[in-house]
Amino acid sequence: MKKPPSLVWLPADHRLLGRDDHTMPFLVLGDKYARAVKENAGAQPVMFPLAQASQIAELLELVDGVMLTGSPSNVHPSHFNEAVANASLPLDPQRDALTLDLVKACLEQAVPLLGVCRGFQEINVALGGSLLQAVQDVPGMMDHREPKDAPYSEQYAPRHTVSLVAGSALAQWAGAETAQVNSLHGQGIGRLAQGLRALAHAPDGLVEAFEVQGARAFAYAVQWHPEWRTAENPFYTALFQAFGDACRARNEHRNQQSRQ
Ligand SMILES: N[C@@H](CCC(=O)NCCCC(=O)O)C(=O)O
Repeated sequence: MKKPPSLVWLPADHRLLGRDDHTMPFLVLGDKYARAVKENAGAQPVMFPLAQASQIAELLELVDGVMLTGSPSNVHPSHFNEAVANASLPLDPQRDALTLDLVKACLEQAVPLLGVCRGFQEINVALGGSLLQAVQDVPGMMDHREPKDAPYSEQYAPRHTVSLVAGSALAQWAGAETAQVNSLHGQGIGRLAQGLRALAHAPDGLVEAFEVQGARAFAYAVQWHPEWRTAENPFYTALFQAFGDACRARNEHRNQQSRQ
């Protein structure tokens, strides 16, 4: 019998699409995230449209990994006890209501977890950390946002160096202790949550990657976008392959349990 593929849950964004006076709600998932899971992690991306936090435990029994993607929307600052600093920036409270609980459930149930950009920020906030709402407004910090009017090839081009902790998984995947990464974010790590170990820093000291200490399964997150043209970047490829390996290990375990 053919082995069932590893399934990776990618929670969607909630967006109103259409013209200003005629919008409708849509559930949105970036193609590049799903493609990186399929082509570089070797797993099947899945969505659970309209999944509620109350369903997380049962839905996690159906999957082998979770990837929290990037998004133009910000994590609502109320989750780290702040007021919204810039009301013009998009939010996605419905996504927050699912993903912040999903992070904790993945760790409790040892489900491989990969966070990217907003997903990286969600994990930090879910575990009790905080965010800088506008990194560029903090004295001494760089502007980590992308050139909005530039072509996507430029927006996702390598933007700055990150220093990687020697001997860490990130350094192993990069094959070095520094790497060039893209940068498309206005928020950033303020207070790193307890239990997270910073694995990469930008030149201005901003935390750009972490692992969940003591996690029983893969639990890593990065502020940059390894899903962008992954196959062209050995570092990004190694990251997704490691995530895929972790998902396949859980898939094997799930299949063995279902055969008992
Ligand atoms: N809104 C947050 C997170 C930024 C982020 O995820 N950017 C990527 C958006 C487009 C994409 O999905 O590639 C912040 O500004 O920090």
